Amino acid sequence: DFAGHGRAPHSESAPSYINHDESSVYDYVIVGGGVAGLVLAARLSEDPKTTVALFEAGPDPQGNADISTPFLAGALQGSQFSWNFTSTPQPTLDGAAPDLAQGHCFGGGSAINVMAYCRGASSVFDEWAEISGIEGLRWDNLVNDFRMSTHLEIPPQDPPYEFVIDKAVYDDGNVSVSQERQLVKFEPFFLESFKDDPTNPAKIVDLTSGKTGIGLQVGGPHAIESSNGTRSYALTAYGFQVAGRPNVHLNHGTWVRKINFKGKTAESVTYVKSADGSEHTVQGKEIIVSAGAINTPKLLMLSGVGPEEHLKELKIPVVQNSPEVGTNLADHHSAVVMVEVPDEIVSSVQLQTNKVLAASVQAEYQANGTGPLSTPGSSSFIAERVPDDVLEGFKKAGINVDFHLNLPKDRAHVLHQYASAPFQPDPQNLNVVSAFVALIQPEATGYMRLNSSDYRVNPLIFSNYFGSEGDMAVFTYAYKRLLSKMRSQPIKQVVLSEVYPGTNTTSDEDIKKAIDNSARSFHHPAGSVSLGKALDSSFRLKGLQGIRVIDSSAVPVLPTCHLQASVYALAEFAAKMLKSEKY
Ligand SMILES: Cc1cc2nc3c(=O)[nH]c(=O)nc-3n(C[C@H](O)[C@H](O)[C@H](O)COP(=O)(O)OP(=O)(O)OC[C@H]3O[C@@H](n4cnc5c(N)ncnc54)[C@H](O)[C@@H]3O)c2cc1C
Repeated sequence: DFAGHGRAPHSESAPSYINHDESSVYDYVIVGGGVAGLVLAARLSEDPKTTVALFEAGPDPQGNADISTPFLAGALQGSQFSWNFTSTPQPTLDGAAPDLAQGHCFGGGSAINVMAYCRGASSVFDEWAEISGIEGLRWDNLVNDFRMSTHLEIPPQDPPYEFVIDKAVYDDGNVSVSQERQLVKFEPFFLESFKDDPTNPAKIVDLTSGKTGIGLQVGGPHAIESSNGTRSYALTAYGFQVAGRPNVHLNHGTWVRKINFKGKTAESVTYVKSADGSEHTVQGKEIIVSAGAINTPKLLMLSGVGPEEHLKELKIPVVQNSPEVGTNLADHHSAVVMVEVPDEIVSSVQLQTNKVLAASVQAEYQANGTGPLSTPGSSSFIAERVPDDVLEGFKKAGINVDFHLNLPKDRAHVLHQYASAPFQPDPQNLNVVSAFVALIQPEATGYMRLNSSDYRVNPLIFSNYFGSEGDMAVFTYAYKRLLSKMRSQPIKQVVLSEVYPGTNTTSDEDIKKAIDNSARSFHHPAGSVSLGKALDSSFRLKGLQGIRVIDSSAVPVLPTCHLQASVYALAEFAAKMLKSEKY
């Protein structure tokens, strides 16, 4: 198995992790060492008088080559580094129940994600401000937090492809964001077919600049160190920063099972050590929950904060009836077209089956930090707005697409991307690329609930794939468009056969089946403890003291592309807010 043999080309410098001191009352206790948790731990501990203890349920992935080598990202879902959740059977997918992996180690999602770095339409952040009542979340201000969290790396020789990037929206912040040295060989064909489209031609733009959320983003950027081709993620970018600070304690293998309240005030958390199953309680003047969009509402409900009826059913004593905890769960949902490609396009299958190629690719990576292993296997994508006349056509046919028609004009509806890996079962083990399209401004949201009062049991995730008639119409249109692209020039030049769904899939009925059977999460769940709903304008849970939620759960509306950039910025913003407060 190739995935097991990768090795990082350069060693990473390690912080010293110190176990927390049980007798202390920390200024901040942070639950979750993912994107938001590590940003907060690093920023809040900049003041040596502020004490911080962070508890991460998963392991420390430091030095693990599967994490640091960008091309191996796909193998991380289902591993010890992920929470392997599944949606409940989806009525809109004829009962299919897609997986929903989430990061489970220091770095959280940023340790297992595919590293795409995108910010998308600026109007989304203006809407965040309107919903939350926090003026500072407007793009014009939040861009400072995007800047603060990133620095941009362009390879020494300008890359041999056309791209646009606005250096002014980057600074010397923590995460290394870089352009690829070269494109994957499939990519020019994929891009051309959208660029030269007669009905809806796409322009090459910078989807990180805030100027638009629509267009072709070419060659990255990715959260990758361009000097050595390794993943740049919350652990390396923020976690390592706290090394040597005596006022901050980062703990791993510590699964928080409950937040403890006195009346309406959160006082401490109880965690279970994975090493020996022992339980410990640690006190904080302020508890910050940063456990991600599924685990944050889960932990709140386990602790008695959630919809009262639901908590009573499970005999969990109610601390606060918070009906909005667990609701408004949004995600980007997608479906797949998988094609067989010629040998010169390096896919994950090829690296597993062709030992000679695998050895040479590995040698290049170890020597220089370059080559296929230094990339996530695809580096460009297309964010498209469905043309108004198509939407008007739906409307005339009696389908309600008002939400989609009325979205601000800088927002895309769908995003086309691909991965150099099989996203559908392939018994023949062919050299395949999986193209997919995701609905990126869904109208419908879902919700999550507990399945048990036992903290070890996975929650019920009612994702609500393509859950309004408008969402389904827009998504089906986009999937058909992707299918037709994959079946015509210029992509056809690099397609040997269509493995999924197969060229005999042409009728509406068969296309719907193809969507049902390949529907998957883009892994951007958000909004389940949303600002403006469950949270007030200080990130506090309404009706409670001493507890805030700062992570993807707080995101009120999904951005028009990948989520991590927005969570880094949101956490930077929140850290500034907390640091300026006296409590
Ligand atoms: C497979 C995958 C691919 C993705 N691809 C991309 C991409 O290419 N580009 C992009 O921009 N975004 C991508 N994302 C999304 C992005 O990584 C997430 O949006 C982001 O990590 C969310 O940050 P967060 O801080 O909210 O939560 P997370 O980063 O998920 O962190 C939450 C942390 O809390 C820990 N935790 C949970 N419960 C407990 C508990 N009870 N006690 C202690 N610790 C707990 C978890 O183990 C985890 O480490 C992807 C995500 C996944 C999972």
